[in-house]
Amino acid sequence: MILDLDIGNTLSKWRLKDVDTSEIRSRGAVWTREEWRPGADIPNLEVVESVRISSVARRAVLEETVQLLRQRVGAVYVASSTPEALGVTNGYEEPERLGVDRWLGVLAGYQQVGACCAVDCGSAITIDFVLPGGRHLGGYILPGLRLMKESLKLGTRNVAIDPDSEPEELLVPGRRTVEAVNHGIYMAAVSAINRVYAEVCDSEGVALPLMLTGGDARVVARGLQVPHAVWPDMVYGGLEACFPLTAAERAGRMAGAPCVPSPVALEKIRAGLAFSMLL
Ligand SMILES: Nc1ncnc2c1ncn2[C@@H]1O[C@H](COP(=O)(O)OP(=O)(O)O)[C@@H](O)[C@H]1O
Ligand SMILES: CC(C)(COP(=O)(O)O)[C@@H](O)C(=O)NCCC(=O)O
Ligand SMILES: [K+]
Repeated sequence: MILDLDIGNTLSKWRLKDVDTSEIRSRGAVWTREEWRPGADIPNLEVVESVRISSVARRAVLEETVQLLRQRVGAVYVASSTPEALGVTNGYEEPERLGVDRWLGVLAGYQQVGACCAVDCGSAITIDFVLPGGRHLGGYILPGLRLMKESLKLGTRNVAIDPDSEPEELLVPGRRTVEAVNHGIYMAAVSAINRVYAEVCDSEGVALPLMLTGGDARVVARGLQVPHAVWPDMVYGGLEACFPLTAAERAGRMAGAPCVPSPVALEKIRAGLAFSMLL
């Protein structure tokens, strides 16, 4: 089995992938601040031959995790942001400073559809762009839904935005505090993504496919007007592309990669942008 680990600022996600069949056998998540100990929701390491890791947590968390795994598992691969990989050039002035989850998302997106916009709705919401030819432009970072709520001191899981609420409901004025906050931050996230997407497509002169990942991807995606795909395993896809271990991965196939709808024509994106500026 391959153990894939995606250590984010909020949750450490894992999945077990069968080396022979490329199937995902199990998955789970633990809070990033909690230690990995027997009994927690962690995979059985006895069956693991290799581990691939993406981590944006504190250095100490990664070091402890790697140390623990190296004692038990044959091969441990740790992803890092590099100036160039898989046909993509990193747009950061200091490429190693780009969050590795963003880098892996961009690499997975580029491998799946070529030029694209990759959005990761986790603790933070990140919006990254890669152009035809593989030039990553850099991107945008804003607080995620939960962080925005916490900054208003209403950050409990119990007032989370209902993933089944219709987007229209979320966009109307709230009539109770919790509702006003939920609708406000939802509006902030969705309108930022819509605007940034249109601005960059306009200025670069290209309509880009849009992909979303992260814990809040599904709920945020419901408010977006432009065609898009949700790809929960996008960061894992980057790990598969960087460290291919199965036959399918060596052939360039990433587990759970979605069919990404074609973007609308650039003229339509530009018209929408011009219209929103007029209002
Ligand atoms: N059951 C849940 N537990 C924690 N966060 C959740 C849950 N369901 C959705 N979320 C949302 O998902 C976000 C975490 O998403 P994730 O992509 O795992 O973040 P990160 O990679 O930063 O750890 C939280 O900030 C929260 O808004
Ligand atoms: C921006 C992030 C905090 C997002 O992390 P996440 O929400 O996935 O936990 C992470 O990608 C990170 O620590 N990046 C380093 C700074 C940068 O990308 O510029
Ligand atoms: K993120």
